[in-house]
Parts: sequence; structure tokens; C-alpha cells
Amino acid sequence: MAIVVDDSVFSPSYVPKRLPHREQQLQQLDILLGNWLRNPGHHYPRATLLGRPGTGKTVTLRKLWELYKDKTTARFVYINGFIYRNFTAIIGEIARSLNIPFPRRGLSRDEFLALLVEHLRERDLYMFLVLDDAFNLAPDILSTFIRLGQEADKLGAFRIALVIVGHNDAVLNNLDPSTRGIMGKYVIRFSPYTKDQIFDILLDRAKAGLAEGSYSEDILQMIADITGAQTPLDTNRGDARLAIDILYRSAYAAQQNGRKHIAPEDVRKSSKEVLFGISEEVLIGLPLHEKLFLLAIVRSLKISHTPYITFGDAEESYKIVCEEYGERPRVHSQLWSYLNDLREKGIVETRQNKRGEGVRGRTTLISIGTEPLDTLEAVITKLIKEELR
Ligand SMILES: Nc1ncnc2c1ncn2[C@@H]1O[C@H](COP(=O)(O)OP(=O)(O)OP(=O)(O)O)[C@@H](O)[C@H]1O
Repeated sequence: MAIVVDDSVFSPSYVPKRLPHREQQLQQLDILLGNWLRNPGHHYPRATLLGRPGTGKTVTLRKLWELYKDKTTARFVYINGFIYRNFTAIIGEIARSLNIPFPRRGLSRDEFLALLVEHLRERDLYMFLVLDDAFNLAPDILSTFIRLGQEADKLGAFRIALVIVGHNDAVLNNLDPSTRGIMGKYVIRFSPYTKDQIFDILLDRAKAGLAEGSYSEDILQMIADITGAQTPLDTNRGDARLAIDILYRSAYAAQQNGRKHIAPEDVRKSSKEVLFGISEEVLIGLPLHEKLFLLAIVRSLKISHTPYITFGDAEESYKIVCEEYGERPRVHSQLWSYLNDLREKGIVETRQNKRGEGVRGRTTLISIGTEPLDTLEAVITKLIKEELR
């Protein structure tokens, strides 16, 4: 039986039914653009969406369009700045999207613009223009399209609504001050997704695209732990695209192996394909007993076949590992500081067990999500043996 029951749910163009944790941004966009979309022509709406990759900027825009596409006379024109970088390519793509005949070359910039203006006016067209990944565009090109929207006299109406999408403020700061002034204060920010937010996004995706029972919430949690930000200010993580990609790869890996369920090891292998795994250099630098504790965690995870083990499991396993290597175990509090260090170095992930199933109080759960356990065990064992030789 297939685990992936609907591939389209994992494609970049998929727009999910709801966008958890982006309700506010969607509403802000609606406030800025909704009136114009319902009844275009009376003013020039514009917005800038800022946030690091995978924070939902594009999908929120697509959602807004989905809400309005049957209620508006405007057309959606989406320009990806990675693909269309120079002026001629962009204006050519706009013309193609609007289905208007246009020469490919041979005109000056001003002539091209005049021709576009003429078509918009003559054909009574309105366009909702999105310049995605706009930091790829030279500031003068960006300025040209920002200013175009103001030309109500030439256009015969305010025929353009403009959204610029970038990763940070540089996309606006690089503009000359007067053009920046046109974009004004209409900035909508997309912060990196936290672990819990990524979990919610993954759960929706899994329900829509994977067979029931093929994944556990712990598996989704495990992926959320390695991709989600610790706090909304943690800009190294928080990319929903990466999380969804790891889920998709894990599902396929399990399916190709003829299994019905995604296993923790599928996640580790898949995440290693897209992240970098754990480098040996980082492991070499760990004190001997931190290495022994890590080996204990690895072994405990291997035996359990579950995404998480408890701190207690790791401690028990550590005692056995110490015995094996003839070392005297370090005390409980020292193990906590090892665990903190391993977490700060990104080698393990930890979370609190809030469910308290059969456990009194809060238990710390430990997982390893970015490196297959066999390779990790082999490297640590080798390092420990070298150190004790
Ligand atoms: N809140 C959300 N709910 C459901 N899916 C989401 C959400 N946010 C992002 N996604 C999904 O994550 C992926 C990346 O999102 P999106 O393309 O919108 O990111 P982006 O911010 O535009 O990134 P980039 O700057 O790289 O273009 C998409 O598959 C999108 O559907």
C-alpha cells in the first residue's frame, strides 16, 4: 500500500486549505488589497512582504488570490525574480501572462513601458502584479515597476496593485528614497516558524497527502524539532519548505522499502540529504564523557525504534556504556550539562513531554534527527577508541 496517496499535496504550487499561523498576514494583505481587488481602479494598493525563505510569503499571496479570483476583474501576474531578472524578460512575461501581443526585443525601455500602458488602457485590464524574490532585480528595474502603478493619468485608472516580496529590508533600503516612499509603510513581516508551528503545518500536509496511519505525530514532531526555530528570532531555522520536503522524502523512503509506516531512520536519512548531517569535526571536540553519553543516546534510540527516548533511558544506557569502556560514570548533573551542549551544537534535539503519560511531572525527551544512527554510532565509537588508546 502506498504511503504517499497524493503527490500534488507536496508540489510547490499546492495551496493548502488553511494556512496555520499566517491568518494575521493574510488579513493584513486583505486589508491592503481587498478593496481594490473587489473594485479595482480607484487607488494604487501596494505591499511588501518580508521574511526568510520558507516562511509562507508566496503561499499567503496565492491564498489571497484564491479568495478573490472569482470576485475580481483583475488578473494575477506572478513574476519570479530568480527566473526573470532583466527588464525585457519581466515585461515580456507580464505581457505573456496578460495574453497581449508583444515584441520580444527591439524597443527601448520607455517604448516597452508605453506599449504595456497602451495595452492595459485599450483592453481595460487590471493587474495584480507580484514581484517575488525581488532582491534579484536591480533597484532601477524595481523602481520602474513601482512607479508604473502611479501612472493613473496615462493608464486611465489605477490599473495595478503591486506586491514586492523579499527576504529582508534590503530590498526596500536599496531603492532611492522617493521610490521607497511610494512603497511606504505597507510592510508585512513573516517570522521564522517555531517548532510547534511547523508541527501544525506538517500535520495538515500529512493528513492531506499521506495514508492514514502511515505516520505518527512523533515523526512529525521529530521533523519539526530539526527544522523549526527555537524562538521567532532564530533566523537559522523556521523554513516550512524544508520541513515539508523532509516529510515527503521520508514517506517515499519508507514506501520504497515496502513499509507501511515512516520510521525515525527514514527522517534521519532524508534530512541528511537536505541538511548537512553531523560533521565529524564537531564530534571530535566533545569531551570523552560527552562522547560516551552521546553514544548512549544513539544506542538507546536504536533499541527503541521510536523518535524520542527519555533522559532516564539515556542515563541508564550511559552507565552500561561506561562499564563497557571501563570508565567511572559522571554524576547526573554533569549529564544535564552534556545534554545542553549537545543540543546547542545541533547534535541532538530535546523537548519536554507535556502529555505526562505515566510519567510524573515533565520529562525531557531526546531525539537525533539529522544523521542516520548507524553512521553516527560508527564515528563516535571510533573517536572514543582513539581517545582511550
Ligand atoms: N502557514 C503555512 N501553512 C501551510 N503551508 C505552508 C505555510 N507556510 C508555508 N507553507 C508551505 O511551505 C512551502 C514554502 O512556502 P512559501 O513558498 O510560501 O515560502 P516563501 O516565504 O515564499 O519562501 P521563498 O522566500 O523561498 O520564496 C510551501 O510549500 C508552502 O505551501
